Amino acid sequence: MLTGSEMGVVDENAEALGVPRKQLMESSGHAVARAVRRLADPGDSVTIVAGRGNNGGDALVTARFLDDFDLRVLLLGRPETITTDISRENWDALQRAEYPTETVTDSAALDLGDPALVVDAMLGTGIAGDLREPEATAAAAMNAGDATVLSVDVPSGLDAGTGRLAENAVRADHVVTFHDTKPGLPNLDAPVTVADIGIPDAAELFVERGDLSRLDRDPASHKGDNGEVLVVGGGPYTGAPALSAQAALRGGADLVRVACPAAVAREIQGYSENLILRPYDGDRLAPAHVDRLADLAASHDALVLGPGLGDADATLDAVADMLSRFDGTAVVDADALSVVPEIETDADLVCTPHQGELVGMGGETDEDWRERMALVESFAAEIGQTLLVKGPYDIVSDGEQTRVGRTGNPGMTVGGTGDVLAGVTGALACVQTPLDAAAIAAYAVGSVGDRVVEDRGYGLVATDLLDEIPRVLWRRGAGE
Ligand SMILES: NC(=O)C1=CN([C@@H]2O[C@H](COP(=O)(O)OP(=O)(O)OC[C@H]3O[C@@H](n4cnc5c(N)ncnc54)[C@H](O)[C@@H]3O)[C@@H](O)[C@H]2O)[C@H](O)CC1
Ligand SMILES: [K+]
Repeated sequence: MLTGSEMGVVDENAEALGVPRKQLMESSGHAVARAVRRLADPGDSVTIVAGRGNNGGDALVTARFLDDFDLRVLLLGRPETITTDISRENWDALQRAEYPTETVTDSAALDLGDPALVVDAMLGTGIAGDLREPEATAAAAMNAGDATVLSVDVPSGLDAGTGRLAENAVRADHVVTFHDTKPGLPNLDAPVTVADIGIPDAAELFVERGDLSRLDRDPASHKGDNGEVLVVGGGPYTGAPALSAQAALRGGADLVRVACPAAVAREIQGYSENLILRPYDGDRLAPAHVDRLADLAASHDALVLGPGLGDADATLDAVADMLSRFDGTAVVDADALSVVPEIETDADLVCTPHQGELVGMGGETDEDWRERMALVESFAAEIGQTLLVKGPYDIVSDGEQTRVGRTGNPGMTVGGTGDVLAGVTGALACVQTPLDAAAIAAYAVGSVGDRVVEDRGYGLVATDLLDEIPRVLWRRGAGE
């Protein structure tokens, strides 16, 4: 089952893989024509009612496969108002080939006639709310008439995000939906055919730029709405927590606090005035600090635990205690990873090991990425947490769903890139599922590394990545 917006992700990923939407539209239109042939006979009267979006575009393709039917094609609205290029191209093709097209600009003038079959291609996954005019009148005419109603993708009026069927929606007799079923379709009193439109499985497996469309930033949001991240790190090292925290800010979090030993707080603050420091006594994390840190963590949307903590026994005891008490979302990196298999926790963890650390946790790896994928998936299921296993192919799995990020390059084997990844994952985990957060972060940080290396060559350092993160992650959100 895919919602309309998840379908949008898959669709854009397919495009990134070289299968553009216009090709998918051709497959969709053809699939609808095949359904028409099952429900009606050559020579029968068929009326296509097309909306101005891509749902309508699908049915404009269908027309070209129905030359042996008695065909009418109605466009609801003026051709100039068709919303997408690919739909307009299909409309123009019907004009040049002199298909019997009509435009309906006034719903009062709509005359559906008495065809054997009506193709409802008014609205698909782009709808919001009850049907407006002229779609509402057209739906009422379809519902009142005797014609068999074949809906394209969803009955017009079904919200493919929520599954809600509008009061004035089309009552479909049959539905041809694309690639996968959609919310609400199983509740309809009509048979639903799922048509394969040639989207490769890779569009759902590989993380591609379509996944970035999962990100949005509410224009009405206030400080804090986009996430508050607590980084617990530092002690033996100071650069790692500073990198994670700065990366969390670049990843879109509103507020990032760093809890670290007082002995290194000034040093960490010195790296960036954007960070808020929450020092605790001493020079490394120890069990005595956990009470305070657990309270602090509970008031954040995500915790990043591990960067620069070191592996002193007392520190790892504190990490274990901290994770056992925590019930929010935590990104666990570096030395803290070794503790995860030993603890019980209600928290949702995103563990970010490289392959060596994975083995240290008790997982297995393999040279072949497909084998590795299977191993990571089963280990994630075993520990009941999300894993992001770093490598030339980043494997992300929550034990049920698995994604693969293919961005990144050998320049990124340098120290500190993992801290950046943990920080971005923490920021995204405030507003996304753990799996999506990890997948998008892996893809984005790898892409950032690719941009830097393309620009300047190898020899990148982790701080090079920070400034470039927004360009990959957030450009679209800023309207570009
Ligand atoms: N892989 C895919 O997902 C593919 C999907 N295809 C088809 O494309 C549609 C979705 O197309 P889209 O252009 O995004 O949206 P719609 O055609 O559904 O509608 C947009 C159109 O509707 C107007 N609108 C919104 N709400 C209402 C309302 N309540 N009343 C009236 N009008 C409304 C809005 O303003 C827009 O103008 C998908 O369903 C598939 O059929 C591709 O063809 C192939 C790949
Ligand atoms: K429809």
